Amino acid sequence: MRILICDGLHPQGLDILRADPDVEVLAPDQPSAELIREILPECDAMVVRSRTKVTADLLENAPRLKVIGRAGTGVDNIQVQAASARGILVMNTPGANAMAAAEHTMALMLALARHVPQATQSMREGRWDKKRFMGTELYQQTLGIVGLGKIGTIVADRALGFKMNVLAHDPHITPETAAILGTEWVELDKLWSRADFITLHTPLTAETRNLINRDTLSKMKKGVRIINCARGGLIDEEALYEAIVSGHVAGAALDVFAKEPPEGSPLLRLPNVIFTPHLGASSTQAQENVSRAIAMQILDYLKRGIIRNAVNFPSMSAREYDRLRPYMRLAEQLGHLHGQLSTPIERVDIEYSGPELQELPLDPLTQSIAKGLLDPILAEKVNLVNAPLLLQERKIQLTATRTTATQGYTGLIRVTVESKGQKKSATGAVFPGNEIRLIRFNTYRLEAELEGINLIVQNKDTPGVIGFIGTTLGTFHINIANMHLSRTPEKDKAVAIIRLDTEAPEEALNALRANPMILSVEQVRL
Ligand SMILES: NC(=O)C1=CN([C@@H]2O[C@H](COP(=O)(O)OP(=O)(O)OC[C@H]3O[C@@H](n4cnc5c(N)ncnc54)[C@H](O)[C@@H]3O)[C@@H](O)[C@H]2O)C=CC1
Ligand SMILES: O=C(O)C(=O)COP(=O)(O)O
Repeated sequence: MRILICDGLHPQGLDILRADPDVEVLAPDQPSAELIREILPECDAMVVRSRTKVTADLLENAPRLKVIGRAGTGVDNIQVQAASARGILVMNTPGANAMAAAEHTMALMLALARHVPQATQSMREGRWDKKRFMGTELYQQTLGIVGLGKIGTIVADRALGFKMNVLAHDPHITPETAAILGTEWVELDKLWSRADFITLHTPLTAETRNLINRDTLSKMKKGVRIINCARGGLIDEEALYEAIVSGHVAGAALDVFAKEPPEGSPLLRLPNVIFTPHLGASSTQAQENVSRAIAMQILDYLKRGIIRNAVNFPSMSAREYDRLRPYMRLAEQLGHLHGQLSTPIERVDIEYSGPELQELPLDPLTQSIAKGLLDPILAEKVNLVNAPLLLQERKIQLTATRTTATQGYTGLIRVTVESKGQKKSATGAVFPGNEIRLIRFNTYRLEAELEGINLIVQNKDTPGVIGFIGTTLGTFHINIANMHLSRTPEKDKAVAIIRLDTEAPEEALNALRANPMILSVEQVRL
């Protein structure tokens, strides 16, 4: 496995990757976009920070790429949807650099309040300018935090330590939770109008882009100070420039910029704006944390299939993964069975039941079913990441529900597929020893293994049919490995699921179909 390290990764993470005998690490120093484009087609994984832009165009020529690891938090430099469409997992390391970013925010807030960088510069120039650098205290000032996630929460705690009044706005956090953290949850307009300092801690999304703009700036208090340690795109930089020049905003501290580096930005000329070059995560501890975390996550995924901190797939712990694994195999095989029995698929209804499936996350199972369904149909690479998108593209409706019914099993998955107005259903269970079995096919009860080459033969329940099947297959030199029989409660129809040692040719299937007692013959490869 070849892993390309695009942006600087701390040696601790590199050592973890290099210690693995199955891994070759390519770590060119600050590789250009051209070099990345050249090497990527041969790589199974890539690791980035904020410098490298992972575009749809770049991913087009990355046939081996399975995972993009972001050694950090923000994934706005990665076109996640394009990665998902190609079945590439995108993972980050949430929280691993939150302390660094929060402390940097506090450093910038204090430096901004007391003009530390400007005073340093003036002393370097030989001056002793006490009057010019009169500052403001944080004590009893009001701080408005936009985004009360991992970083926002630490900033709130530190600001409370400075005895600031802390307002917070985060649509995904309740006022009660905000209050537990010692903050007052307010609507954005209130935050703009009441805060003396404003700090941003949201991801950059379509919703948060240009959160601070001419309109919102006009709602802020005169003399407000703004800190941005999240993403440059959260602020309309031109509007901020104007608001600072007009004196409405007293100052700003910026770690991040719409374009990095912000060459030619007029903000760089303003004396009351202070800067750092995207240093929020640049502490030794944070870089150790993110590099170790991403190295281990990538190895876990490439070597063991364990998915953690993926932004385009539900995450699961190693323990959950162990428990889910047989159900994921069962789910995929049920999908695989249906994918070969019904075409075109219009609708898929999934029912999860049994005590074990009450506790485990179900999305990985639903995604496994989707993968199983599409694998036999599509030429392109289908995996757990892109299967749901491919289902959507093909306009296949899917529902998944959880019920408490058990029918004596610890976990059951029932998949019903509708095609051309006809419904087929298959129910599977995990048996002790993690054996997976098909226990119900339409109305037939059975206990068939879900693997290998199988014939599914439906017939009228009359004597001699099974003998005929055996003899016919014998004439084609096809050996039967095992057979599961069942019939309807009315005893008029029966099904045989016959595991074969070798695939039956079309002539053999037609020879079986020629018998009027045989209603249908289908061959599936599981
Ligand atoms: N300057 C730097 O070096 C660093 C910058 N960052 C940036 O900081 C951001 C936040 O990081 P974390 O706190 O670790 O992430 P997080 O995911 O824990 O927190 C983000 C919070 O923003 C909230 N949010 C989302 N949309 C919102 C909206 N429209 N209005 C208000 N709140 C909204 C979410 O509910 C969540 O609570 C990252 O997305 C990244 O862009 C992160 C680390 C270092
Ligand atoms: O983790 C994040 O979101 C960051 O912005 C850190 O960026 P960096 O890895 O230092 O380029």
